[in-house]
Amino acid sequence: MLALRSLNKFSQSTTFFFHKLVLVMANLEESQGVTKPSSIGADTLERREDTGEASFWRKQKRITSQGDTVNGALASRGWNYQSLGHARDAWCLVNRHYSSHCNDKYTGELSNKFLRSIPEYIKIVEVGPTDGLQNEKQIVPTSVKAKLIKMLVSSGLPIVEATSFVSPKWVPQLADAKDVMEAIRNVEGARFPVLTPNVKGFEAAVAAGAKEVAIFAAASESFSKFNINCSIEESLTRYRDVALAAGKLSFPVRGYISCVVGCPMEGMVAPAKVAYVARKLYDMGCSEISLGDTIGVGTPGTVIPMLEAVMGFVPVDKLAVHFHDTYGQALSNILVSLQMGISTVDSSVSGLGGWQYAKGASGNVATEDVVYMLDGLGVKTNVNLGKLMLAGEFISKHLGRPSGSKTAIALSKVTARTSKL
Ligand SMILES: CC(C)(COP(=O)([O-])OP(=O)([O-])OC[C@H]1O[C@@H](n2cnc3c(N)ncnc32)[C@H](O)[C@@H]1OP(=O)([O-])[O-])[C@@H](O)C(=O)NCCC(=O)NCCSC(=O)C[C@@](C)(O)CC(=O)[O-]
Repeated sequence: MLALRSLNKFSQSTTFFFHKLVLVMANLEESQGVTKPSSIGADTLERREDTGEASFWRKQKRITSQGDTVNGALASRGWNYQSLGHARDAWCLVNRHYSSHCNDKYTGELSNKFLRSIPEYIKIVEVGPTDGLQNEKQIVPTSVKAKLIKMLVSSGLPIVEATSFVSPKWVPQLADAKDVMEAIRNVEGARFPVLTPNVKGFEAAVAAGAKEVAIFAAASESFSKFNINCSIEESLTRYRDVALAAGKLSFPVRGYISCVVGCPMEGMVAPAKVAYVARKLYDMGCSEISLGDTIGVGTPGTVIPMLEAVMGFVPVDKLAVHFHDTYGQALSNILVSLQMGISTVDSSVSGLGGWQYAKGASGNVATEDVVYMLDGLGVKTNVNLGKLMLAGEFISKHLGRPSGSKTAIALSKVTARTSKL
């Protein structure tokens, strides 16, 4: 307890110190006429290497590739070594706190007990372009979707769910699935699975160049009818056909299960129902099964028994979690999932998303918030938070509303405050 308290104290004082440091840096930056943060993008790292600051930026790259939060955010905003001036030593302190497995050095028995079971690397599956945008009323142009996907890839996200080959009558926002695939055809550095509700969708996805697909079932009968117009059993029959077709092409198939803890129509969902659907999806060959708290009603109290039931049938390394943040429980739910050995987390940039069926339901957990938490835990994601924030800023501006990410809002406030100095 004492160790945790002093860790907390250390964290608070370091955070305070970090804010101070940012102010100092921004001051110096202004006086040196450094380009404004908003005009500095992902290319900055490369450009700086040509200006005699190579070793610093190489260091930054190494750090950010380890999943560093603060340095990534600052690096992508163009703050450089020279502008740090006398604050150089302090910078190292910040590095140590935010980028390394500081618990090795600073924590005791209790911390180890709680952190030990968390995997060292977490794969983040970005679902902003699909789950995030699908309910937007205003049609987002294909070019904006493609640019968003490219920015997400450049932030280091390994998997970006690109679009859905569903009925355009059901989801008008994603009627341009084929065009989105065409627009990202040459983008490298990430995988781009797409949603397919049936063989028709699968064939269209293959024709458009998809190399992996996702099918989406539900643990609640009513939700299944509402979402895909068939019962759970009928959906499993359809999906078996998709899985067979995908198997012939050696395509990986991800299986989603919606409403794993609660349904907007049926209320609580029993863990056994989720385990049943999970087993069926696993048996038909799904390489990964993502467990969706579609309306964000779960808490660790309901998520843990659900995961326990599912783990009785599907190996933990084949499971992913997919939380919406309606009740502000998403990060706690992710944390307990990680402690139970889950190493794949779905999230959506800027917290885009939300279900029209659940009044007041907010979006998916924001990718920025997930990355910030994982960085703080010393868990590797390979995602650069600064570049991710630029993607979030881009799409939020396009949609004309503030980001749904608390991390993005907090770090942007720091930037805004410093630019006034
Ligand atoms: C499944 C259907 C198609 C059944 O819809 P239906 O109306 O029962 O199907 P149908 O076979 O009678 O076809 C109706 C029309 O759709 C066409 N159609 C049929 N299939 C396709 C296709 N693949 N692509 C394009 N068109 C298609 C078909 O050709 C026909 O066209 P028409 O003759 O009327 O002109 C429909 O209900 C549908 O598309 N649903 C998708 C809804 C959706 O996308 N929901 C969100 C997905 S994300 C999710 O579920 C949860 C997740 C992953 O986010 C995790 C979580 O948070 O829980």
